[in-house]
Amino acid sequence: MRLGVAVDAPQYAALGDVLHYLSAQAVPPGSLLRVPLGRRDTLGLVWEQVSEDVPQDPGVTLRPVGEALACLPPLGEAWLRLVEFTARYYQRALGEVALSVLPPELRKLDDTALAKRLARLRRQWGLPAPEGEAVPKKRRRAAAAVEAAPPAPLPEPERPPLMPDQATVLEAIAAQFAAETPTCQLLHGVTGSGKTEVYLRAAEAALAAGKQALVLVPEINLTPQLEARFAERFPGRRLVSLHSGLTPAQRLLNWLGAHLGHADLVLGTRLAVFCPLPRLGLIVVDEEHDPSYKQQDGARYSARDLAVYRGRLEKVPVLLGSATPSLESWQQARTGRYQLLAMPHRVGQGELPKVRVVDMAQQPKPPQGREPPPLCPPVLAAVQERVSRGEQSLLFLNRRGFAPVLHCAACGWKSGCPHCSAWRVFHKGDRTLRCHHCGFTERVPTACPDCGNLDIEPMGRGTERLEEQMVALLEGVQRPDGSPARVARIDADTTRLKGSLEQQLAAVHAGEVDVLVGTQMITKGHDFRNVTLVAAVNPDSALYAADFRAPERLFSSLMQAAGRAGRDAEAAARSEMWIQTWTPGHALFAALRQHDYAAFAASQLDEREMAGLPPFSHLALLRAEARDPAVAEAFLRAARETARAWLAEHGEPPVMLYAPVPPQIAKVAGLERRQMLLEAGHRGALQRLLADWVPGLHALRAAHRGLARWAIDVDPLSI
Ligand SMILES: Nc1ncnc2c1ncn2[C@@H]1O[C@H](COP(=O)(O)OP(=O)(O)OP(=O)(O)O)[C@@H](O)[C@H]1O
Ligand SMILES: [Zn+2]
Repeated sequence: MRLGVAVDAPQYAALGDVLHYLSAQAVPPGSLLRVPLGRRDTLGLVWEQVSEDVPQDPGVTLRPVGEALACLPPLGEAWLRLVEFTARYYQRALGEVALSVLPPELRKLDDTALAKRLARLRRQWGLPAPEGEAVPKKRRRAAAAVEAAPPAPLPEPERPPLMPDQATVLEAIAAQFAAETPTCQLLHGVTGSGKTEVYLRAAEAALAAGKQALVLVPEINLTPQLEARFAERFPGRRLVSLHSGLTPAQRLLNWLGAHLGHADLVLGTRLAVFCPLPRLGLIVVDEEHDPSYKQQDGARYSARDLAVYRGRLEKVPVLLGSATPSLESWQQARTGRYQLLAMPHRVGQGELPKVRVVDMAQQPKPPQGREPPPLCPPVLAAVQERVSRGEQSLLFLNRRGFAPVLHCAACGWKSGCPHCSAWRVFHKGDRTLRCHHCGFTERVPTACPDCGNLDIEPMGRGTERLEEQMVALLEGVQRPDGSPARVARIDADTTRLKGSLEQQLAAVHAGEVDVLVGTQMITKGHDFRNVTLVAAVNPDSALYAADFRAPERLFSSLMQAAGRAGRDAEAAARSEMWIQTWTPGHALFAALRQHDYAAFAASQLDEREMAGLPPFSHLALLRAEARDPAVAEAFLRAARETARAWLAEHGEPPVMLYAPVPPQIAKVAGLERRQMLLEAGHRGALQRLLADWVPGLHALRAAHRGLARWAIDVDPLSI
């Protein structure tokens, strides 16, 4: 019989989504097997058994399939539908999506090797071997013991009594568990309102009903605390994590545990949305607004959106949670498509920090030719006060390195990247100039490369410099026990080594740091108990970014940052969030002062509606890259023509096809980038165009020699 098999080979995409092979016996869809592909042998996923009625192309000789991974139960129908939807919606080949979301290790294993991994999993978890499998003698007794023992009662976890907000919200969640077709719920809980406890209880309910729970988080190592809390809460249950930081072998084991139904709870990053779960009963998406839910290459899927889709497909409750929901989700709640659950109070009735906006224009000017200090006098005084009281401060600056650019005052030279349209950042620690876009790194020159001037100067400030300046500014300031203030920094540079982020966060939790300098990383989700001051050192830079989501992002990151302060109810009343800005009158800061997410969201949504931007329209971005910008542009223009022709022929509701333009950073790693935006009032209209148009672009590409890459991004996060 013939099998339709999905393989990961984009170059065969033009042949259709699945390739046909011969098989001596029926193999159910969702099974994995090896198949020959050209001169290679590759992993394939059985998609369908080809019906006898489909005529076979007489010119083609079908090849037989290779060995099946027979010890692995087939991936279920729901999983196949999710993958199919992802491929169609994000315009990628079926096989590419299917194979890219499976653990990479599977590609390397034959059936015997996989059986060994399964045996290892059973041993680790004390599971009996399946019927008919030979068990080594010394282990046979242990396995028998596992089988014979009556299921031990699960130890009772310790859990705090619920706050009133939590209790109300959990009742609404329980109603979804009982519903035939559950409605997606958006949990809008202010920072420190105890959303994690809600997730824990919801997961508990799913597990008690014999189901599996899937909990998605933006970046797992950012919140090691969370994993520990889940593990603690479910003693005796099997919890696995799934993220790219695992070794390939561990990732496979965890995935197998979930797929075989042994794991009760899966905690993972965006890729975990594709984890097969035969007993799925709940999906939680924590910090649902977080941009890292969007994959930035290959199939550029949004794991948050796919979680919602998966919930509908499998009829399980989906809970999206955030203190600052994405405007897309907020709008869904406003129109009643999602149910809004609110937790407007902090646990223990703690207050949110007082937001103080400092007008930088009113601050003393530095002497001629000198750079202003990183913190203006009132903010510095507030930090010093915290140190002397033994409380912690967070200084948030979203720019790493020492200085964003080096500059020669004599000739005007600046540290540009030769391969990108961007400056190279000065990193003082290892004395390098580094491009944050292409990675090009050189030792910092001792003199200006253009004129030989020895006085090249850093311009502006990154976290590395802020840390150095804070050490100097806090000299002589004493902690309550008379010891000096301790300054630390957390950003991508200090946390490159495995485990180092966990270690540095632990030091903050343990009170070994008085002033923590850092990027976005320090503002996300951490439950710091002793922080009473957060300062945004230079938030204005984000305000003027070209992207239409810039205000939403900035508001969200400032509100999340503020949320790290005063989490201990006792200290909440003297907690502050300071903002240094040149535009204190901006509406965004006014809403932030009131902690009024809803007001900010309403004003942003009004603006978006007037401008016809998401969520009131639907976007796709076609990107092209080439050494010669004219080639990238010509490709996009030709693509635009074919889209125009398609629209004219099909009489669809209009899809706006914008002219190709360079993105904000036009050149990266020697390639010029151009992009073309498509915008439609209806998702369906855009999808119908994409479905017919994108496949033709593969052929169009051939006519544009010198084109390095092209890609389509559906629902792009930044444009
Ligand atoms: N019912 C409860 N009783 C006592 N303490 C609680 C309760 N629920 C939560 N907490 C505690 O309140 C603190 C804040 O909770 P949590 O970290 O879940 O907040 P959050 O809503 O996720 O905030 P953020 O959005 O800032 O991450 C935690 O220390 C948590 O242990
Ligand atoms: Zn570069």
